[in-house]
Amino acid sequence: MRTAYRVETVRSAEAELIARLPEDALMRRAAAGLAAVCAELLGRVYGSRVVLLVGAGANGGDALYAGAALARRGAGVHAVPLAPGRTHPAGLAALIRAGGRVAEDPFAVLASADLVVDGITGIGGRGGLRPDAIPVARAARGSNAVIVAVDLPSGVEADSGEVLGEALRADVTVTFGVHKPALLIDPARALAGTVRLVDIGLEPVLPSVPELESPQHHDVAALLPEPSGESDKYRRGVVGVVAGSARYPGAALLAVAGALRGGAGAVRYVGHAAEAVVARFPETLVHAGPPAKAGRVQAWAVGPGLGEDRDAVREVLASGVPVLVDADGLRLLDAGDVTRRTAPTLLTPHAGEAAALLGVAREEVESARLAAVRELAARYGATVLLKGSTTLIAEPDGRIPVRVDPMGTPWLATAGSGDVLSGLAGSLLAAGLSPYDAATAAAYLHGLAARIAAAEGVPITSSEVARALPAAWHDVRAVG
Ligand SMILES: NC(=O)C1=CN([C@@H]2O[C@H](COP(=O)(O)OP(=O)(O)OC[C@H]3O[C@@H](n4cnc5c(N)ncnc54)[C@H](OP(=O)(O)O)[C@@H]3O)[C@@H](O)[C@H]2O)[C@@H](O)CC1
Ligand SMILES: Nc1ncnc2c1ncn2[C@@H]1O[C@H](COP(=O)(O)OP(=O)(O)O)[C@@H](O)[C@H]1O
Ligand SMILES: [K+]
Repeated sequence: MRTAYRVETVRSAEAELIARLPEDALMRRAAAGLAAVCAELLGRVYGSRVVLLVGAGANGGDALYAGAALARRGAGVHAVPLAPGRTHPAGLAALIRAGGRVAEDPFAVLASADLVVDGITGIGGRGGLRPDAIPVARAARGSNAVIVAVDLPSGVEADSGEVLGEALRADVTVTFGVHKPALLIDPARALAGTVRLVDIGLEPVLPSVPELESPQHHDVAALLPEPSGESDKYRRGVVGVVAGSARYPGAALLAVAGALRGGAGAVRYVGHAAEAVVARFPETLVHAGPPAKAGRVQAWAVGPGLGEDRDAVREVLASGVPVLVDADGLRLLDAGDVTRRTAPTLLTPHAGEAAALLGVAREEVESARLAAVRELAARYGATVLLKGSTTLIAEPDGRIPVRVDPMGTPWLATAGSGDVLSGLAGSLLAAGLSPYDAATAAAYLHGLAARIAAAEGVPITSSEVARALPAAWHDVRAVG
């Protein structure tokens, strides 16, 4: 798992290390790593033009020390202090000793820069760029220079990924010790560019439980169910899919398509589209409903394209097996029916559905996704997978790390792809995964399938995402 830690945790780990090391040792490590990445990006350091945007804190100090290292290798380095009088004194002295200078005209040096180091704010920044930093940041972005953010793009909220105002979009972010939540969660993530992690010796002093974790191929491979010699279709799990309506018959087909490729031994479809489902997928068991009369299942997925069938949602939530609720199911559910459950529940809203469940505006969810997913999970006592540009998965117990899906791709923003995801995650639930793991594996496979389907750079449909799921399993298994 890739992990991310909150500022408070990073600071106490840093303090522990600083107590054992000579003064400035940590900052020098950070700056050396930063300078190495800048040199790599410049290709030829000698004769290159580098501008340092320097804030009042240690983030500016990192930029100054890295600038000094580049100046020693022959770069022309100019510092632009944004809080004159509060510039890191030792860093500034090091830069001057190495032949760097303080810019007389920031806009002139920015106009001809090859590389800009953004050291305005790091983990100490709050509330977006301040007014005096904004014209300089805009000039940097408007130049042809490569922009390298120090630790974080300046102007983002490190712990939440929120952007409360303006921030400076980077091409590359060099982060120290460990990822911060803002590097994994939109909207901040989108401003970080490529993230490079520099080891400053922090890992051994960090707590074992991070704020966020983001799975990789081998983590997902370890979660996927595998049939054994004793397996039969019932032991592998039967997933019940309650989806589709006269108005949205396609949702039933897409949810079943996802469910058939999720590892359960059988898919039992319940609803109005039974005929269309068997015609397209003859391996499906079908029933007209209601769900309670449809036969045994090990998990239910209810909601995609369901229309107004509130009774079906209520009936499924009254069952004693794991239940996934998506789409119309989220609109129709009664909160008490969820909080009363003893078997696990997985809710899979997009930002609009999450906003309705929380009683807030959609923008509020989109700008503060981490807070929204945690709040939903706590309030409903359920695992919540919040879909969108960054998909997040939270458990009701707030001490458990929120998982961030790294595989999402904007190609998934196509009608019906959420239906495929519900079927797939429901199937993994039926196969015995916990809602937390089923959601994690489903989001990952779903994103990877979309990437595979869109490999040629052509638009994809949700049916194609479902068809690429076996290739995604194969890919994950092959590496994991
Ligand atoms: N600790 C360590 O050992 C190591 C730390 N390291 C580095 O230190 C960084 C953290 O340094 P930090 O704590 O000094 O905070 P930092 O991010 O520089 O910014 C705070 C300053 O900015 C100001 N400011 C705040 N908001 C602002 C805004 N919106 N717009 C403009 N200004 C704003 C605020 O000023 P004030 O509010 O007082 O006016 C304050 O002075 C960390 O990210 C990493 O790069 C590495 O070297 C590894 C070792
Ligand atoms: N910009 C984006 N980047 C990455 N993934 C996205 C983006 N927009 C949507 N998605 C993904 O696409 C899927 C859409 O699901 P949903 O909103 O339920 O749509 P639908 O109801 O049409 O099926 C989700 O898996 C979501 O995470
Ligand atoms: K920065």
